[in-house]
Amino acid sequence: MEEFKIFDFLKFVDIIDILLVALLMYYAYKLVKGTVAINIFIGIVIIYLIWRLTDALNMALLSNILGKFISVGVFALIVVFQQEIRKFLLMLGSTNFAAKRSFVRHFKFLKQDQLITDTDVDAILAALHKMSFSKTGALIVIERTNSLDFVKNTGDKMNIEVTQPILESIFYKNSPLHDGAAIIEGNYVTATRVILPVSNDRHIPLRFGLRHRAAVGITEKTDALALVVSEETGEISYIKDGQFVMYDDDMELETILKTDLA
Ligand SMILES: Nc1ncnc2c1ncn2[C@@H]1O[C@H](COP(=O)(O)OP(=O)(O)OP(=O)(O)O)[C@@H](O)[C@H]1O
Repeated sequence: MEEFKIFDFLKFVDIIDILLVALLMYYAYKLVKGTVAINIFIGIVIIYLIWRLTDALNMALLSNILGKFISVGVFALIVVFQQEIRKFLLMLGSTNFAAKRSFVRHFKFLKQDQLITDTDVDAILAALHKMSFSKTGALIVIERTNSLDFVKNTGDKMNIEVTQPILESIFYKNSPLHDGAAIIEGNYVTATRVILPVSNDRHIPLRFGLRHRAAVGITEKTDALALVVSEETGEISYIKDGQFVMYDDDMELETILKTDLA
């Protein structure tokens, strides 16, 4: 009986172990996705495979050289992926699990059968539509569980409640605050003129410039949501997890946004 319990416990620990490795791999993938790091990783895998092959074919000299290279591989990895490891630790350290997205909220959502968000999504969407109409460029980043403190320092910190006029006046062309991104936490604009990390993803269509690349960049590195109004076309883009989210009409955008923030 006792043995059975220990066995059960081990199985449970194994499941947790696998889940944690999966989570780690997911974060690692998110970090290297679309960057040159993925090519370096492929290069390392190729060298490893050649080493195994030369070893199997008894090519002593080449196998020895590659073997030596692989044996210092861990240190080489730390040097080569220094940037990515830094970002990974930053991402891990800035995850705010106790934030708004608690289980209680999800329970509340199930019970009331409607999407509840702290953020005034309607005000944000109304401002976006106005700015879209007047072709006013805008970049809004909404924080979720990962803290955005590391980018907020690049801009001006503030604490203003989200309203349609406030958002419009921030991005108004002649406003001193219109450059860069505005960060929203809960229902407050907490920073403006923020400089975001720009994505190196080569799959982003060329018609998108730095504003869109910055939106992709921050959503690749954190779980934040980004909304962009193009100054050229007035088009509203919604970006999540480093990807442009497609939607058919304003209603659908509203539903997706509310679901992602609930
Ligand atoms: N790293 C960045 N972080 C935040 N904002 C940025 C960043 N880079 C550029 N921007 C903003 O984007 C504006 C210029 O965007 P650019 O014209 O290159 O982008 P775009 O994606 O083509 O957008 P649009 O369709 O509006 O022209 C800048 O004036 C600045 O406000």
